[in-house]
Amino acid sequence: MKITEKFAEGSKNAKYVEVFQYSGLATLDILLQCALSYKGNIQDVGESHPYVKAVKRMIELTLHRCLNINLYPEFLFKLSPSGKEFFKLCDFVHEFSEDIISKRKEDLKENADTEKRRQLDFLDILLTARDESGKGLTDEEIRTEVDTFMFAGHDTTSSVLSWSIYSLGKHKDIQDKVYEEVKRVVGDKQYVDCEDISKMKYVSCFLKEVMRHHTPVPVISRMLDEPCVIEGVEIPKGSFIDMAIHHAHHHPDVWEDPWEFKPERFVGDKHHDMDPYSFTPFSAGPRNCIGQAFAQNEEKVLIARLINRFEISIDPEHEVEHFIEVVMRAKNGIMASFKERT
Ligand code: HEM
Repeated sequence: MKITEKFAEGSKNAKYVEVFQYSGLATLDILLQCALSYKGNIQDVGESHPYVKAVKRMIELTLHRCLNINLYPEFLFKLSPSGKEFFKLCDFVHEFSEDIISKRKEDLKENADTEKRRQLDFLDILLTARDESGKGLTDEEIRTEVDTFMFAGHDTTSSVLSWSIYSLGKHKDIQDKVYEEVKRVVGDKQYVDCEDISKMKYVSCFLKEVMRHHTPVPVISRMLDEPCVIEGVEIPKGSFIDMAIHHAHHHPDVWEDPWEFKPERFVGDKHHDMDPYSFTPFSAGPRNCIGQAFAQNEEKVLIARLINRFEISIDPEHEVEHFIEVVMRAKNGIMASFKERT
Protein backbone atom coordinates (compact mmCIF):
# COMPACT_ATOMS: atom_id res chain seq x y z
CA MET A 1 0.00 0.00 0.00
CA LYS A 2 1.59 3.25 -1.14
CA ILE A 3 0.44 5.42 1.76
CA THR A 4 2.22 3.23 4.33
CA GLU A 5 5.42 3.52 2.25
CA LYS A 6 4.98 7.30 2.02
CA PHE A 7 4.59 7.60 5.81
CA ALA A 8 7.57 5.27 6.42
CA GLU A 9 9.73 7.22 3.98
CA GLY A 10 8.56 10.59 5.36
CA SER A 11 9.33 9.54 8.94
CA LYS A 12 12.87 8.53 7.93
CA ASN A 13 13.58 11.93 6.38
CA ALA A 14 12.01 14.07 9.10
CA LYS A 15 10.71 13.24 12.54
CA TYR A 16 7.14 14.34 11.80
CA VAL A 17 5.16 14.13 8.57
CA GLU A 18 2.22 16.33 7.57
CA VAL A 19 -0.65 13.87 7.35
CA PHE A 20 -3.39 15.61 5.30
CA GLN A 21 -1.28 15.90 2.13
CA TYR A 22 -0.59 12.15 1.93
CA SER A 23 -4.05 10.99 2.99
CA GLY A 24 -5.77 13.17 0.34
CA LEU A 25 -3.62 11.71 -2.44
CA ALA A 26 -4.18 8.15 -1.20
CA THR A 27 -7.97 8.43 -0.92
CA LEU A 28 -8.17 9.93 -4.42
CA ASP A 29 -6.13 7.01 -5.83
CA ILE A 30 -8.41 4.57 -3.96
CA LEU A 31 -11.60 6.17 -5.26
CA LEU A 32 -10.34 6.32 -8.86
CA GLN A 33 -9.31 2.67 -8.67
CA CYS A 34 -12.42 1.32 -6.90
CA ALA A 35 -15.20 3.37 -8.51
CA LEU A 36 -13.73 3.97 -11.96
CA SER A 37 -11.07 1.20 -12.32
CA TYR A 38 -8.69 4.03 -13.21
CA LYS A 39 -5.04 3.93 -12.17
CA GLY A 40 -4.42 7.62 -11.47
CA ASN A 41 -1.07 7.10 -9.66
CA ILE A 42 -1.85 10.39 -7.93
CA GLN A 43 0.40 9.48 -4.99
CA ASP A 44 3.43 9.20 -7.31
CA VAL A 45 2.93 12.72 -8.67
CA GLY A 46 1.97 14.24 -5.32
CA GLU A 47 0.31 17.55 -4.55
CA SER A 48 1.52 19.02 -7.82
CA HIS A 49 -0.89 16.71 -9.69
CA PRO A 50 -2.98 19.11 -11.82
CA TYR A 51 -6.34 17.61 -10.73
CA VAL A 52 -5.39 17.82 -7.04
CA LYS A 53 -4.14 21.40 -7.44
CA ALA A 54 -7.29 22.44 -9.33
CA VAL A 55 -9.70 20.99 -6.73
CA LYS A 56 -7.73 22.60 -3.89
CA ARG A 57 -7.85 26.02 -5.57
CA MET A 58 -11.58 25.67 -6.39
CA ILE A 59 -12.34 25.07 -2.71
CA GLU A 60 -10.34 28.20 -1.78
CA LEU A 61 -12.24 30.24 -4.39
CA THR A 62 -15.59 28.89 -3.17
CA LEU A 63 -14.76 29.97 0.38
CA HIS A 64 -13.66 33.38 -0.90
CA ARG A 65 -17.07 33.71 -2.62
CA CYS A 66 -18.94 32.63 0.53
CA LEU A 67 -17.21 35.41 2.49
CA ASN A 68 -17.93 38.10 -0.15
CA ILE A 69 -21.62 38.91 -0.44
CA ASN A 70 -20.92 40.94 -3.68
CA LEU A 71 -19.94 37.70 -5.37
CA TYR A 72 -23.19 35.83 -4.54
CA PRO A 73 -25.02 36.74 -7.80
CA GLU A 74 -23.77 34.32 -10.48
CA PHE A 75 -23.27 37.04 -13.14
CA LEU A 76 -21.08 39.18 -10.82
CA PHE A 77 -19.03 36.14 -9.80
CA LYS A 78 -18.52 35.22 -13.47
CA LEU A 79 -17.17 38.73 -14.19
CA SER A 80 -14.80 38.83 -11.20
CA PRO A 81 -11.15 37.60 -11.43
CA SER A 82 -11.85 34.84 -8.87
CA GLY A 83 -14.96 33.74 -10.80
CA LYS A 84 -13.02 33.63 -14.08
CA GLU A 85 -10.31 31.51 -12.45
CA PHE A 86 -12.97 29.26 -10.87
CA PHE A 87 -14.77 28.51 -14.15
CA LYS A 88 -11.48 27.87 -15.98
CA LEU A 89 -10.56 25.31 -13.30
CA CYS A 90 -14.09 23.85 -13.54
CA ASP A 91 -13.51 23.21 -17.26
CA PHE A 92 -10.21 21.50 -16.51
CA VAL A 93 -11.74 19.27 -13.80
CA HIS A 94 -14.58 18.32 -16.17
CA GLU A 95 -12.07 17.44 -18.88
CA PHE A 96 -10.26 15.14 -16.42
CA SER A 97 -13.51 13.20 -15.80
CA GLU A 98 -14.45 13.23 -19.50
CA ASP A 99 -11.07 11.75 -20.34
CA ILE A 100 -11.62 8.83 -17.91
CA ILE A 101 -15.09 8.22 -19.36
CA SER A 102 -14.02 8.33 -23.01
CA LYS A 103 -11.06 5.95 -22.32
CA ARG A 104 -13.52 3.49 -20.77
CA LYS A 105 -15.88 3.77 -23.71
CA GLU A 106 -12.98 2.97 -26.08
CA ASP A 107 -11.90 0.01 -23.92
CA LEU A 108 -15.43 -1.34 -23.91
CA LYS A 109 -15.46 -1.20 -27.71
CA GLU A 110 -11.93 -2.43 -28.41
CA ASN A 111 -11.27 -4.93 -25.59
CA ALA A 112 -14.72 -6.38 -24.98
CA ASP A 113 -13.32 -9.75 -23.79
CA THR A 114 -10.90 -8.40 -21.17
CA GLU A 115 -13.49 -5.85 -20.13
CA LYS A 116 -16.02 -8.64 -19.41
CA ARG A 117 -13.59 -10.19 -16.92
CA ARG A 118 -13.08 -6.93 -15.04
CA GLN A 119 -15.20 -6.36 -11.91
CA LEU A 120 -18.26 -4.17 -12.49
CA ASP A 121 -17.70 -0.68 -11.13
CA PHE A 122 -19.62 2.56 -10.71
CA LEU A 123 -18.75 3.77 -14.21
CA ASP A 124 -20.11 0.54 -15.78
CA ILE A 125 -23.39 1.13 -13.95
CA LEU A 126 -23.61 4.68 -15.29
CA LEU A 127 -22.72 3.68 -18.84
CA THR A 128 -25.21 0.82 -18.98
CA ALA A 129 -28.10 2.31 -16.94
CA ARG A 130 -31.40 2.53 -18.88
CA ASP A 131 -34.78 3.91 -17.86
CA GLU A 132 -38.12 2.17 -18.53
CA SER A 133 -38.09 3.44 -22.12
CA GLY A 134 -34.55 2.08 -22.70
CA LYS A 135 -32.97 5.54 -22.68
CA GLY A 136 -29.47 5.82 -21.16
CA LEU A 137 -27.80 8.76 -19.39
CA THR A 138 -26.43 11.57 -21.56
CA ASP A 139 -22.67 12.19 -21.64
CA GLU A 140 -23.14 15.27 -19.48
CA GLU A 141 -25.22 13.36 -16.92
CA ILE A 142 -22.54 10.66 -16.68
CA ARG A 143 -19.83 13.30 -16.29
CA THR A 144 -21.65 15.14 -13.50
CA GLU A 145 -22.18 11.85 -11.61
CA VAL A 146 -18.47 11.05 -11.94
CA ASP A 147 -17.54 14.58 -10.78
CA THR A 148 -19.81 14.28 -7.72
CA PHE A 149 -18.35 10.91 -6.82
CA MET A 150 -14.77 12.10 -7.17
CA PHE A 151 -15.38 15.21 -5.12
CA ALA A 152 -17.70 13.68 -2.46
CA GLY A 153 -15.67 10.51 -2.14
CA HIS A 154 -12.07 11.55 -1.54
CA ASP A 155 -11.77 14.74 0.56
CA THR A 156 -14.24 13.34 3.10
CA THR A 157 -12.44 10.02 3.56
CA SER A 158 -9.12 11.88 3.67
CA SER A 159 -10.41 14.08 6.51
CA VAL A 160 -11.50 11.00 8.52
CA LEU A 161 -8.18 9.24 7.90
CA SER A 162 -6.17 12.29 8.98
CA TRP A 163 -8.19 12.84 12.17
CA SER A 164 -7.99 9.10 12.91
CA ILE A 165 -4.19 9.29 12.77
CA TYR A 166 -4.28 12.37 15.01
CA SER A 167 -6.59 10.63 17.53
CA LEU A 168 -4.42 7.48 17.61
CA GLY A 169 -1.31 9.59 18.23
CA LYS A 170 -2.96 11.76 20.85
CA HIS A 171 -4.56 8.95 22.88
CA LYS A 172 -1.97 6.21 23.35
CA ASP A 173 -4.31 4.08 25.50
CA ILE A 174 -6.87 4.08 22.67
CA GLN A 175 -4.13 3.34 20.12
CA ASP A 176 -3.16 0.27 22.18
CA LYS A 177 -6.76 -0.99 22.15
CA VAL A 178 -7.08 -0.45 18.39
CA TYR A 179 -3.75 -2.23 17.83
CA GLU A 180 -4.71 -5.18 20.07
CA GLU A 181 -7.92 -5.71 18.13
CA VAL A 182 -6.28 -5.37 14.71
CA LYS A 183 -3.49 -7.75 15.74
CA ARG A 184 -6.06 -10.28 16.95
CA VAL A 185 -8.25 -10.04 13.84
CA VAL A 186 -5.77 -9.42 11.03
CA GLY A 187 -2.63 -10.97 12.56
CA ASP A 188 0.53 -10.71 10.46
CA LYS A 189 -1.28 -10.64 7.12
CA GLN A 190 -0.26 -7.87 4.71
CA TYR A 191 -3.90 -7.31 3.72
CA VAL A 192 -7.32 -7.08 5.38
CA ASP A 193 -10.04 -9.64 4.46
CA CYS A 194 -13.71 -8.79 4.01
CA GLU A 195 -14.54 -10.92 7.07
CA ASP A 196 -11.92 -9.05 9.14
CA ILE A 197 -13.78 -5.79 8.60
CA SER A 198 -16.93 -6.83 10.49
CA LYS A 199 -14.85 -8.37 13.31
CA MET A 200 -13.14 -5.05 14.14
CA LYS A 201 -15.79 -3.85 16.61
CA TYR A 202 -13.59 -1.51 18.64
CA VAL A 203 -12.20 0.04 15.44
CA SER A 204 -15.84 0.76 14.43
CA CYS A 205 -16.45 2.59 17.73
CA PHE A 206 -13.16 4.45 17.30
CA LEU A 207 -14.14 5.54 13.77
CA LYS A 208 -17.56 6.73 14.91
CA GLU A 209 -15.96 8.78 17.66
CA VAL A 210 -13.52 10.30 15.13
CA MET A 211 -16.50 11.26 12.92
CA ARG A 212 -18.39 12.69 15.91
CA HIS A 213 -15.53 14.66 17.42
CA HIS A 214 -13.94 15.84 14.16
CA THR A 215 -17.10 15.89 12.01
CA PRO A 216 -15.82 15.37 8.42
CA VAL A 217 -18.68 17.33 6.79
CA PRO A 218 -19.34 19.91 9.53
CA VAL A 219 -22.17 21.82 7.81
CA ILE A 220 -24.71 20.97 5.11
CA SER A 221 -27.14 23.37 3.42
CA ARG A 222 -30.62 23.14 1.98
CA MET A 223 -33.07 25.48 0.26
CA LEU A 224 -36.54 25.23 1.83
CA ASP A 225 -39.20 24.21 -0.70
CA GLU A 226 -41.86 24.88 1.92
CA PRO A 227 -41.92 27.11 5.04
CA CYS A 228 -40.54 25.57 8.21
CA VAL A 229 -41.01 26.47 11.89
CA ILE A 230 -37.95 26.10 14.13
CA GLU A 231 -38.48 26.81 17.85
CA GLY A 232 -41.45 29.09 17.07
CA VAL A 233 -39.67 31.05 14.32
CA GLU A 234 -41.13 30.66 10.83
CA ILE A 235 -38.50 30.39 8.10
CA PRO A 236 -40.02 31.24 4.69
CA LYS A 237 -40.00 29.04 1.61
CA GLY A 238 -36.94 29.67 -0.59
CA SER A 239 -34.60 30.39 2.35
CA PHE A 240 -31.19 28.75 2.47
CA ILE A 241 -30.52 27.07 5.79
CA ASP A 242 -27.33 25.57 7.15
CA MET A 243 -27.36 22.56 9.43
CA ALA A 244 -24.35 22.48 11.74
CA ILE A 245 -23.68 18.76 12.18
CA HIS A 246 -20.45 19.46 14.07
CA HIS A 247 -22.37 21.46 16.68
CA ALA A 248 -25.07 18.78 17.00
CA HIS A 249 -22.25 16.29 17.58
CA HIS A 250 -21.09 18.36 20.56
CA HIS A 251 -24.44 19.39 22.02
CA PRO A 252 -24.22 19.02 25.83
CA ASP A 253 -27.94 18.09 26.08
CA VAL A 254 -27.27 15.13 23.84
CA TRP A 255 -23.71 14.02 24.55
CA GLU A 256 -22.05 13.38 27.88
CA ASP A 257 -18.63 15.11 28.01
CA PRO A 258 -19.02 16.19 24.36
CA TRP A 259 -15.45 17.53 24.05
CA GLU A 260 -13.85 14.33 25.38
CA PHE A 261 -12.66 11.72 22.89
CA LYS A 262 -14.27 8.46 24.04
CA PRO A 263 -14.86 5.60 21.54
CA GLU A 264 -16.47 3.72 24.45
CA ARG A 265 -19.61 5.86 24.07
CA PHE A 266 -20.38 3.80 20.95
CA VAL A 267 -19.60 0.37 22.44
CA GLY A 268 -22.56 -2.03 22.18
CA ASP A 269 -24.30 0.45 19.86
CA LYS A 270 -25.40 2.52 22.90
CA HIS A 271 -26.10 5.45 20.61
CA HIS A 272 -28.92 3.48 18.92
CA ASP A 273 -31.18 4.56 21.81
CA MET A 274 -30.44 8.21 21.09
CA ASP A 275 -32.34 10.54 18.78
CA PRO A 276 -31.43 9.33 15.24
CA TYR A 277 -30.44 12.89 14.28
CA SER A 278 -27.92 13.26 17.10
CA PHE A 279 -25.19 11.48 15.12
CA THR A 280 -25.27 12.19 11.38
CA PRO A 281 -21.76 12.25 9.88
CA PHE A 282 -23.28 11.01 6.61
CA SER A 283 -26.34 13.29 6.83
CA ALA A 284 -29.81 11.69 7.01
CA GLY A 285 -32.99 11.37 4.97
CA PRO A 286 -33.32 10.67 1.25
CA ARG A 287 -30.17 12.59 0.25
CA ASN A 288 -27.82 10.98 2.75
CA CYS A 289 -24.40 9.73 1.71
CA ILE A 290 -24.53 6.85 -0.76
CA GLY A 291 -20.85 6.07 -0.19
CA GLN A 292 -21.06 5.55 3.58
CA ALA A 293 -20.61 1.77 3.67
CA PHE A 294 -17.70 1.99 1.22
CA ALA A 295 -16.13 4.84 3.20
CA GLN A 296 -16.30 3.00 6.53
CA ASN A 297 -14.80 -0.16 5.06
CA GLU A 298 -12.06 1.88 3.40
CA GLU A 299 -11.21 3.65 6.68
CA LYS A 300 -11.08 0.37 8.59
CA VAL A 301 -8.69 -1.17 6.07
CA LEU A 302 -6.47 1.93 6.11
CA ILE A 303 -6.38 2.14 9.91
CA ALA A 304 -5.72 -1.60 10.26
CA ARG A 305 -2.86 -1.51 7.74
CA LEU A 306 -1.29 1.55 9.36
CA ILE A 307 -1.59 0.48 12.97
CA ASN A 308 -0.37 -3.05 12.23
CA ARG A 309 2.86 -1.61 10.86
CA PHE A 310 3.46 1.59 12.83
CA GLU A 311 3.37 3.07 16.27
CA ILE A 312 1.90 6.52 15.72
CA SER A 313 2.79 9.68 17.67
CA ILE A 314 1.91 13.32 17.10
CA ASP A 315 4.19 16.30 17.50
CA PRO A 316 3.39 17.63 21.00
CA GLU A 317 4.70 21.10 20.02
CA HIS A 318 2.42 21.45 17.00
CA GLU A 319 -0.89 23.18 17.71
CA VAL A 320 -3.84 21.46 16.04
CA GLU A 321 -7.01 23.43 15.46
CA HIS A 322 -10.19 22.58 13.53
CA PHE A 323 -10.53 24.49 10.28
CA ILE A 324 -13.62 24.12 8.09
CA GLU A 325 -12.82 24.11 4.38
CA VAL A 326 -15.96 22.31 3.12
CA VAL A 327 -14.60 19.27 4.99
CA MET A 328 -12.99 19.39 8.43
CA ARG A 329 -9.30 20.12 8.12
CA ALA A 330 -6.63 21.26 10.59
CA LYS A 331 -5.51 24.90 10.41
CA ASN A 332 -1.78 24.13 10.23
CA GLY A 333 -2.09 20.49 9.33
CA ILE A 334 -1.41 17.46 11.52
CA MET A 335 2.19 16.42 12.19
CA ALA A 336 2.66 12.74 13.05
CA SER A 337 5.50 10.24 13.20
CA PHE A 338 5.27 6.62 12.08
CA LYS A 339 7.69 4.26 13.86
CA GLU A 340 7.98 0.73 12.46
CA ARG A 341 6.82 -1.86 14.99
CA THR A 342 9.44 -4.51 15.74
C1 HEM B 1 -16.17 9.33 5.65
C2 HEM B 1 -16.43 9.69 4.41
C3 HEM B 1 -17.67 10.39 3.97
C4 HEM B 1 -18.46 11.29 4.65
C5 HEM B 1 -18.29 11.78 6.07
C6 HEM B 1 -19.53 11.68 3.74
C7 HEM B 1 -20.54 12.56 4.08
C8 HEM B 1 -21.57 12.93 3.23
C9 HEM B 1 -22.63 13.84 3.57
C10 HEM B 1 -22.77 14.56 4.91
C11 HEM B 1 -23.43 13.94 2.48
C12 HEM B 1 -24.69 14.80 2.36
C13 HEM B 1 -24.33 16.15 1.79
C14 HEM B 1 -25.54 17.06 1.80
O1 HEM B 1 -26.60 16.65 2.21
O2 HEM B 1 -25.39 18.20 1.39
C15 HEM B 1 -22.87 13.10 1.44
C16 HEM B 1 -23.41 12.94 0.17
C17 HEM B 1 -22.84 12.17 -0.82
N1 HEM B 1 -21.75 11.33 -0.70
FE1 HEM B 1 -20.64 11.10 0.94
N2 HEM B 1 -19.35 11.04 2.55
C18 HEM B 1 -18.25 10.23 2.64
C19 HEM B 1 -17.73 9.39 1.66
C20 HEM B 1 -18.27 9.22 0.42
C21 HEM B 1 -17.75 8.31 -0.59
C22 HEM B 1 -16.53 7.40 -0.40
C23 HEM B 1 -18.53 8.45 -1.70
C24 HEM B 1 -18.44 7.75 -3.02
C25 HEM B 1 -17.90 6.57 -3.15
C26 HEM B 1 -19.56 9.44 -1.38
C27 HEM B 1 -20.53 9.85 -2.25
C28 HEM B 1 -21.53 10.75 -1.92
C29 HEM B 1 -22.52 11.21 -2.88
C30 HEM B 1 -22.62 10.80 -4.35
C31 HEM B 1 -23.36 12.09 -2.19
C32 HEM B 1 -24.56 12.84 -2.74
C33 HEM B 1 -25.82 12.01 -2.48
C34 HEM B 1 -27.08 12.74 -2.96
O3 HEM B 1 -27.06 13.95 -3.10
O4 HEM B 1 -28.08 12.06 -3.13
N3 HEM B 1 -19.37 9.87 -0.09
N4 HEM B 1 -21.74 12.48 1.92
